[in-house]
Amino acid sequence: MPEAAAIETPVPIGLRARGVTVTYRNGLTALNDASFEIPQGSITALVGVNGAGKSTLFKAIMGFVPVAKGEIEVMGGTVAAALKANKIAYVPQNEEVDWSFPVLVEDVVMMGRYGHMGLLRIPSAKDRQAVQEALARVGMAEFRTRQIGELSGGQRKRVFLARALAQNGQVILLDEPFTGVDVQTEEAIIALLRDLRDEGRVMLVSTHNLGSVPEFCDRTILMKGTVLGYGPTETTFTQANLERAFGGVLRHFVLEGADLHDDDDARKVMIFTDDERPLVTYDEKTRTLTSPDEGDTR
Ligand SMILES: Nc1ncnc2c1ncn2[C@@H]1O[C@H](COP(=O)(O)OP(=O)(O)OP(=O)(O)O)[C@@H](O)[C@H]1O
Repeated sequence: MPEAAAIETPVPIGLRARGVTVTYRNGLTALNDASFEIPQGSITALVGVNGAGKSTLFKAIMGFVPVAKGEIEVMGGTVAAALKANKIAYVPQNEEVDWSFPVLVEDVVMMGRYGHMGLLRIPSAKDRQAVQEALARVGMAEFRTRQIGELSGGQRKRVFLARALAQNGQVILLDEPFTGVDVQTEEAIIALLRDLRDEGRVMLVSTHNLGSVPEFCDRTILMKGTVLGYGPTETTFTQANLERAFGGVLRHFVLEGADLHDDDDARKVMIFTDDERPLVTYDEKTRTLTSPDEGDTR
């Protein structure tokens, strides 16, 4: 009997963009001919300077802005089909949310169930159970009846993650998930994202916290008005590509947690521009990489 050849099953594509161009009503083309693919069951970092088009890409994936040219495929179907099936979930930046709005934690998470409810939005037992499970999964069950305005930055982030879980989003877009979050919460979020990856979901994470990218993102998309490069982090998150994305000269590159006082530590972080101005600097105390003109990115 001849030996059976190993059959490799290709991992299905979770998210694909082909030549996507987005032009805002004022005529500005924020995204030009952007293409990439992400397999299901992956965590992908979306990296680029301010204004590189990361949020615009999110908006295009969520159907908030029209795609002038090209196409986006979500879990094998169109954006419209994915939205109808509640497959796309969004975890906003804390600044995007009006925290003074009087709403309870469980109500925010219940919003994730709206797409699964009828027109009158009367929650069923199943909806309530999904909310409870989602809150438990992010460690916020005991905050169920708290006002969202009373929560810390990290807790707020967890509530919106719980909303995405209650929605059962298959593609989860996270905008700066580690801004305003303490190290423990960051670790808890990363652990959760890894579990979600193992369930086959697609996480796309927009982040200025470059130091954590190689640690937890298996893929990277580098953006600058278009997609400069994409692929596995080992081959994409490279000095040459980062220099293209940030427009400077990378002198040293290190991962989070490096000891800046140790000259021999090869894992140091310091990215300089052409005129020797630090473009991205590393704060050892907060373990944060900071991009220019932004202050603390956490
Ligand atoms: N509604 C809008 N109308 C017109 N131009 C816009 C609009 N939203 C964003 N832009 C512009 O599109 C470009 C890309 O912006 P976008 O918000 O996608 O960048 P980003 O990479 O998300 O930046 P950041 O890291 O600061 O969040 C910028 O030049 C921005 O000024």
